[in-house]
Amino acid sequence: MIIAVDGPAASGKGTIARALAAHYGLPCLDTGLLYRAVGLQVLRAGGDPEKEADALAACAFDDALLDDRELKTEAAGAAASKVSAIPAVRAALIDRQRAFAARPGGAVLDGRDIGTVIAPHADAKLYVKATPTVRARRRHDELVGLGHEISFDKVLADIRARDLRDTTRATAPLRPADDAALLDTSYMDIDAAVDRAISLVDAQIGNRRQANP
Ligand SMILES: Nc1ncnc2c1ncn2[C@@H]1O[C@H](COP(=O)(O)OP(=O)(O)OP(=O)(O)O)[C@@H](O)[C@H]1O
Ligand SMILES: Nc1ccn([C@@H]2O[C@H](COP(=O)(O)O)[C@@H](O)[C@H]2O)c(=O)n1
Repeated sequence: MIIAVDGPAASGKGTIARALAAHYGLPCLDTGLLYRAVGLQVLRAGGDPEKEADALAACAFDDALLDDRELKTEAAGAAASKVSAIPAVRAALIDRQRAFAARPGGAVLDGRDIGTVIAPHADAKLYVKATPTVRARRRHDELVGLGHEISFDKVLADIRARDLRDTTRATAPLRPADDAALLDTSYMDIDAAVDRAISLVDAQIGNRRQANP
């Protein structure tokens, strides 16, 4: 079973994807980490995340980078959003994501284009959203908890800038797949959001089984 979870920054899709993976006993891939790794590597090399040559040079990275704490910073997120708008970067990362989705037994993947590009054949698709203010509050709390010094206004501005870039880029823009179930977590705590996500996935799988007995 393949479960695709998409949505904008800090909507809670990663939290939901991990909970779904635990519930259904599946491996989970946070695809945003791959773009963050490329973005962070460009920054560390002193490059420009909007320059194709700099971004492409950073696409081959050591997997140890995926555990780097700096990946969680807003700077890495903003750089990820810039490199991810470059079609050649997306192409360089696609095989790894599709191979993960094709694991025997299935997988859960979260990102921006899982239901539309990486696994359009997924058995269940969720599009997780929340208002920009709610998302900025969650991300700000998270960053402060990790010891980062950053204002709420800066986090909100970064989220709005990232939303604009991610939804308007020409290649694989962020949007719900036509057959995705929408889950607005703005007024849900984590437990309520996870319960709702499991119900939505169960319903999609049930519908599929009825259609293809
Ligand atoms: N429903 C919720 N209520 C309150 N806090 C939440 C909720 N869902 C997630 N969070 C918290 O919000 C923060 C962002 O959540 P999460 O990392 O799951 O979002 P994301 O969409 O995967 O973000 P990213 O864009 O970085 O991939 C985390 O600190 C998480 O614990
Ligand atoms: N499938 C994906 C996943 C991520 N991106 C881009 O990476 C940025 C960081 O992702 P997070 O999920 O960690 O916030 C994000 O803003 C996207 O620009 C992507 O394009 N496709």
